[in-house]
Amino acid sequence: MWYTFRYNANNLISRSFITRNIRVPRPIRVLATQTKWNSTSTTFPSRLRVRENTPVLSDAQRKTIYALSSPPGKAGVAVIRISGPEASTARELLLRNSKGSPLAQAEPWKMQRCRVVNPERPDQLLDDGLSVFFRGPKSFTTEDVLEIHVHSGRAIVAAVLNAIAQLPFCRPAEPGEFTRRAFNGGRVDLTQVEGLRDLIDAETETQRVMALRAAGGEMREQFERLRTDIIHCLAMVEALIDFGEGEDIEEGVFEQARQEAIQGEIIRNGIRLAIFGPPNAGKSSLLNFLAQREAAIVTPIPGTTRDILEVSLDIGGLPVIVADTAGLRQTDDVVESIGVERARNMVQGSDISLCVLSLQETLESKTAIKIPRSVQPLITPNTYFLLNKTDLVPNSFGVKDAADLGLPHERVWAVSLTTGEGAPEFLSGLAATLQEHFHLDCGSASSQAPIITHARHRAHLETASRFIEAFLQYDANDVVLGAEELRYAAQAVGKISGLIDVEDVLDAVFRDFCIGK
Ligand SMILES: Nc1nc2c(ncn2[C@@H]2O[C@H](COP(=O)(O)OP(=O)(O)OP(=O)(O)O)[C@@H](O)[C@H]2O)c(=O)[nH]1
Ligand SMILES: [K+]
Ligand SMILES: [Mg+2]
Repeated sequence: MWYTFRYNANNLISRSFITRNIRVPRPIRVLATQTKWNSTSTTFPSRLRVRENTPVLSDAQRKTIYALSSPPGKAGVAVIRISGPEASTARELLLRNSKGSPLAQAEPWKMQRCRVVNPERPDQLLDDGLSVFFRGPKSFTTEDVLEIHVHSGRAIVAAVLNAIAQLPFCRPAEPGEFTRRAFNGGRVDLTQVEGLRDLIDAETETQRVMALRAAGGEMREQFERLRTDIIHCLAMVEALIDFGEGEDIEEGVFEQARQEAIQGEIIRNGIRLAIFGPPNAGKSSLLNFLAQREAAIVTPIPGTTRDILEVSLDIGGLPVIVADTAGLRQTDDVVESIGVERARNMVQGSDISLCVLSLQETLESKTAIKIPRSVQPLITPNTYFLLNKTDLVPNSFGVKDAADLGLPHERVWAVSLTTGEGAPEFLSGLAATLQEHFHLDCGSASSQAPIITHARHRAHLETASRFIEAFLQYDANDVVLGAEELRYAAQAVGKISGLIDVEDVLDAVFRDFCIGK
């Protein structure tokens, strides 16, 4: 299989003005033969046919599957989903109209009133409900799908599921199996599958927005663009091989995607924010304030906190893992010194850190603040400052004054965690800082470049990056070898969408799904 490019030599190779079609061998040969994805529209040279075009389904997979797709328990409606070749047979056997006769021919996507009956004894009514039929491939799974909506109650749902279980061609779905069929049918690619899973798991607004974008196919498009770009490069190189002279090839698109990958991964896992500072500065008080509960022990005794205490919070829509740490000081206490060591490591491993200082103790004079020596080595450009206990210093202390103290104005807040003075400004400032720091703004998320949220994506992007870098090392004499690197690069990107090497990844991805999804 080949890509055909309309190729204008003028753009690519100096001093020649040729336009012609270039046929580029598909870089992902093995992939193309492994997936159903494009098997309908293309034929492959037989030597490339490593596997069947359509995935070989086991008998177990071939059968029609069913599951409760809504949460179990009492609720208004329960949705039971049946997907597979016998979905319409299941409809005939399970559903009746109000007169007890078989339902009229299904109109796809249209809700129908129905009675659910026991297929063995059709006069036995299980529940009144609604049904909707999706004719494959225009359904989520790309197969025929029947959805039955009944009243949600344990006994009703159990009775309907038991009735379906009596149909010899049906079997219970495995976790994530509906989505897996959607993937096998080419309805979604792997990044969309991951997006769906993240969407169900999303707890904060930003996670929801990003997962929704992934599920909607934004990642898929982006990776497809990237892969097309690489293949485009390959076309240029192939042309180079033909013509023997050339110019530099763009790599900017790729580097950009790789950088975004790192950002996105942070958002998915949560931003790691470490609170640190000298003993008794109010670090644990801050954690409790952010968490809005007494998560950490607060006492007037310096050295109260010893171990690290982490709390997952939603700050301004962003997932943040806030860590409270032991106060930094020289100590002979064995336990405390281990805590201090852990605190240092935590701060160094964080994405962003917040240094809490007691104004009363660090204010040397009206115009100078003394950052304790134990704290100094941990201060980086990612450190922000919270000057606490403003209630204990005469005259209320504003952030403006902080600028006079030699600290960067935009990275300092002054509060009293006891009286709450300055706390609202601090909270909104922190949220804005996090959003700015991680280039995220929930409100305008759609206007931004897509962000990759999985380590798996990043790993493949980095592999691709290495091949592209290797490619860039080659000079014009070695273009044949260079083209090989590009092929590997395109292959690595194809793995992100699940176009190749999917089986091992699939199990990992679908394992986390619940039954019925
Ligand atoms: N007056 C006043 N006291 C505060 C304020 N914030 C915290 N405190 C008090 O300061 C003391 C120490 O607070 P903690 O939150 O335990 O301080 P810490 O930094 O976690 O201390 P260690 O864990 O021992 O390092 C407690 O008695 C708090 O009640 C404040 O804004 N004003
Ligand atoms: K304390
Ligand atoms: Mg503490």
